[in-house]
Amino acid sequence: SVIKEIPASSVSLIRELGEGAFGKVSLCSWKVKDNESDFLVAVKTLKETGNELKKDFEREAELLSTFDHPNIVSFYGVSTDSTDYMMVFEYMNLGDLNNFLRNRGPDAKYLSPFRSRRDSETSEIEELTTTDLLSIAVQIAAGVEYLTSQHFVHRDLATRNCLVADKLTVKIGDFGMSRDLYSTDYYMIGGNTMLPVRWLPPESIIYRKFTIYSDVWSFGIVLWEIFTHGKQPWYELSNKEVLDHIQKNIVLEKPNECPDIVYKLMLDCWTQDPQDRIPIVALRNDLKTLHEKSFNLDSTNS
Ligand SMILES: Cc1cccn2c(NC(=O)CN3C(=O)CSc4ccccc43)c(-c3ccccc3)nc12
Repeated sequence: SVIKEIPASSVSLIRELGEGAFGKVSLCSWKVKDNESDFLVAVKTLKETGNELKKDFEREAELLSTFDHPNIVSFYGVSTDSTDYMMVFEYMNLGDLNNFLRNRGPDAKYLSPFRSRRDSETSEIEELTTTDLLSIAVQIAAGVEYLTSQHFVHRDLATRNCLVADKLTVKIGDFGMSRDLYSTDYYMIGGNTMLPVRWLPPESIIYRKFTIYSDVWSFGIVLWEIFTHGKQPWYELSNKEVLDHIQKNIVLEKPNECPDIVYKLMLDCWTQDPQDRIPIVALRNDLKTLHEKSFNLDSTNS
C-alpha cells in the first residue's frame, strides 16, 4: 500500500502529548488542503535516529497503513521531508482508556479534586454505566477481531494501549510509549525483554509464544480492567507472585460490579489450552448481544 507523504510545512505544533524513549507525541493541526480548515492530528516524532530505527520506522508505517477499521486508530501518513521523521495519526481527544476508566470510576470522586460534583460548568464527567462498559468492550473486541482477520498478533492488548474520543468512541492504538509511561505493567524477563506479564497466558510467559489465542487471553484481561474501572490485574501481587499464579492456572476473580455472564466470558478467554479459548468472533457477538440487552441489565441480576 502506498504511504501518504505529508509535507512537514502543513503540520503545526499545538502542544506535546507525551514523551518516550523512542520519540514523542504531539497534538498538531494539519492543513490538508489550502481552502479547507485545519484538522487535529496526533503526530509521533522519531527522535534523531540511526538508519536502523529509520528502517523500523518504514516497516511500522508500512504495516499501519494497511489497517482500516473504525476501532483501529487511523494512520494518515508520514512526513520524512524534515530532519525528524513523523507519523501522523487520528487524534483521540480523551486520551488512553486506562486513565479514562480510572477518572470515571467509583473511587475517582475521592482521588482528583478537579471534578466538583456540584457545579455543572466543569466538564460534566459522569460515572460509566454497565451499558457504557459493555459498549467499550464491544468496540475493542471488534478491533481485535479485525486485527485477527489481518493475521496480525498484537501482543500487548491492554486498556493503556487503547484510545478514547467523544461519544465513547474507543479504538486500539498507541504510540509505543507504554513501557515508559506504564512501566509497572511490564516485567523485565531474560535480561532484555519487558513483558506485560499480568496480561499474558502461560504459553507466552514460558515459551514466548504469541498467537491470536494469546491475544484472546489478553482481551479477557482487558474485560477485567474495564469492569474494575482500570485496576491493575493482580495489583495485590508482585511480578514474581503473578508468574507463579499464572503457571498454577489461578485466574482473576470476578470484579464486584461485573455481571456473572460477563465474568463467564472472561473465564472462556483464560483456558490453559490456547485452542480451547473462545474465538474473538464469538466474543464480539456475545458482548454485542449483552450490550443491546444491557439497557435493563444491572450488576445484581445477571
Ligand atoms: C517500540 C514499540 C514497542 C511496543 C509497541 N509499539 C508500538 N505500538 C503499536 O504499533 C501499536 N499498534 C499496533 O500494534 C497495531 S494497531 C495500531 C494503530 C495505531 C497505532 C499503533 C498501533 C509502536 C508504534 C510505532 C510507531 C507508531 C505507533 C506505535 N512502537 C512500539
